[in-house]
Amino acid sequence: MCPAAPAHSERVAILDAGAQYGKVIDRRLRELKVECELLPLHTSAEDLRRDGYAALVVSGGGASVYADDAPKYDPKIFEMGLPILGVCYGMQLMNYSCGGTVERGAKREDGVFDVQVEEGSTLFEGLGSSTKVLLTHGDSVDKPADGFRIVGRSGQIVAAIECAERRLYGVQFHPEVDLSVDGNAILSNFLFKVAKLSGSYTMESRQEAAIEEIRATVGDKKVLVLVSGGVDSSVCAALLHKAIGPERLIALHIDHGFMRHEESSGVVKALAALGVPIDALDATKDFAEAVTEVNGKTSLPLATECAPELKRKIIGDTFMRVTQAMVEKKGLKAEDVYLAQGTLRPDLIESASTLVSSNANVIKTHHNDTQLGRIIEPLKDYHKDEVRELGIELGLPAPLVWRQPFPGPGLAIRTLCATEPYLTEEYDRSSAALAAECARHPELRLTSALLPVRTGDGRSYSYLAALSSDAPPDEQWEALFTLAQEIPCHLHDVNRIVYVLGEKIAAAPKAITPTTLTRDALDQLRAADHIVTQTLTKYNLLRSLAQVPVVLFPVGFGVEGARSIGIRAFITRDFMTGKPALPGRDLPLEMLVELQRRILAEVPGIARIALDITSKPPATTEWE
Ligand SMILES: Nc1ncnc2c1ncn2[C@@H]1O[C@H](COP(=O)(O)OP(=O)(O)OP(=O)(O)O)[C@@H](O)[C@H]1O
Repeated sequence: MCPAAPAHSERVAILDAGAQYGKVIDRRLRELKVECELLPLHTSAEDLRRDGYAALVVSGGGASVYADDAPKYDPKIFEMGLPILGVCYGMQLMNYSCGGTVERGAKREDGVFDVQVEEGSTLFEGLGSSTKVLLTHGDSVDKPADGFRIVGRSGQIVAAIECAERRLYGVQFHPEVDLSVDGNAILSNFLFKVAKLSGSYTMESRQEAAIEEIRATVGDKKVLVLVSGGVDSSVCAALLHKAIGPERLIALHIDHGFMRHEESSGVVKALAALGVPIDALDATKDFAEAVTEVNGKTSLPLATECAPELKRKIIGDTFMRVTQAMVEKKGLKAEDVYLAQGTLRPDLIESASTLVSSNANVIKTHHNDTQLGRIIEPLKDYHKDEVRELGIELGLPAPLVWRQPFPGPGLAIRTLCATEPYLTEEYDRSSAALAAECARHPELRLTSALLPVRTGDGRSYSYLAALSSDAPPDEQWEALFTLAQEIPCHLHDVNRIVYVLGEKIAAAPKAITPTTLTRDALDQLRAADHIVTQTLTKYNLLRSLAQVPVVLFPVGFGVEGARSIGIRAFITRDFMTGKPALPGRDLPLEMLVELQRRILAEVPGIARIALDITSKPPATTEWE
């Protein structure tokens, strides 16, 4: 599965016992400039030896070593002579496999605890006699295996063991998480003092390795890279250019009409400045007129279609068709071309985790050939922030490198399309229930309105609820956020809540302004989005806020023909879950005032600005 490594390899294998923490260990090791791979726990000692790993980390996992369904592993891994760090379940497995015992559910510990550690253990060198760590476990080591000694305790519980002679170490806690304050020091001790690695996996060395790999894979063939205007594909193009030069690189950008302000021209300019020739195709009209077919039924043309899934499908289909036509026009045959994809490490890790649960389908999709040619993934070894670092090293401009993630279908899925208001039989009942929820917090002085539009995805596609009040909630945002958490739990047909800035909503709007992907609607959204980007840049918030989708929704709040803008300032590290940025803490209050003032003054036809105050879950990051 892994490419054979040279004999002097400094790679560490992280054997994933099924916990989310495996990914975090991967991240930490790379930060410590150590190359690592996340592999399923059942990887055999023979494979690990063949691939030349220098050390192993066995991760945490939810099972008990005695359970019938405990994840499979090869006991020989503990006899290979490699230095091993077992973390949580990994430590229990190491102890059990080497002949010790594990006590089931002795005493659960979940949270941050002080553990007493032995300073004489190489693992804890340089630390004091106690350290704060995250413990989250039920089982724990009872009798250490022969040759092991206890080097850490949390009360009566064994928190760390070692067999220094065999370079086997185990910790019950999680050194990889931020909550373990000396976690990095402990990992460093293992990597550099026990395993004697050098920590030479630097950005520079990785760039060289990536370039070598591209050259070796591609040979004298050509490479096609589709450049979206986002970070990953731009960095991918710049790296490929450095690896194979401009003659054999075909970089293609498609303007589908849903790009942000000057995004297409910006990416073309930035790459041209590096000498990367990029073909930009204006396919706005192709996209607007395109249709798709589902179950034998033809959709409306994209510019008039409202259903989110149909919009996405039309864009996906048209994207393939336009690209294919472009490739054919250039006389390129699939067998002569590699297609470069900006797949990042977390994408591959997701697949590897699926492998652990014996579902190998996903990883395969990464290696399938496509109609457009065989795939190479030059960034597969990088995390998002590392891609940004690489981009800067390659000479891409900071504003491009720091662009926020933007979905492929772009503004098309940030324009809530509807030609009719969404009003179900439950509308009145749900409106009353929403008002009752707000009335439970009289101190917030809220007025509520169930808006006649839907947001969300296939799992939950339902009403958008709006709250407003007479006075800005300056001190009350936190209470408002708590209420926004509660509302979807009690009202199952509401999945997103916004707070409408400015005066309170006079009456619940039951009408909408018909909106589809037409020029005027897209121009409104593009202009508002640009103001948001400028304002975030001014307040230096582009980096702390992971993603700030700006959305156009077809409600004029009583203003004939007007629409409104939703802003979802979203904080997340993992992009799986997240919470809205809190005004007054994460967003300066004066910035909100400025945003509102500018959008209303500069974008014609916008009635209100609404701040999305819902967490994920229940609300998705994007509105559709
Ligand atoms: N308008 C476009 N023109 C050309 N290629 C595109 C366009 N939109 C998307 N792509 C291609 O499809 C890939 C996946 O799109 P997606 O929006 O999911 O990007 P991503 O993985 O976030 O990467 P990026 O940061 O480069 O946008 C992009 O990396 C790019 O190769």
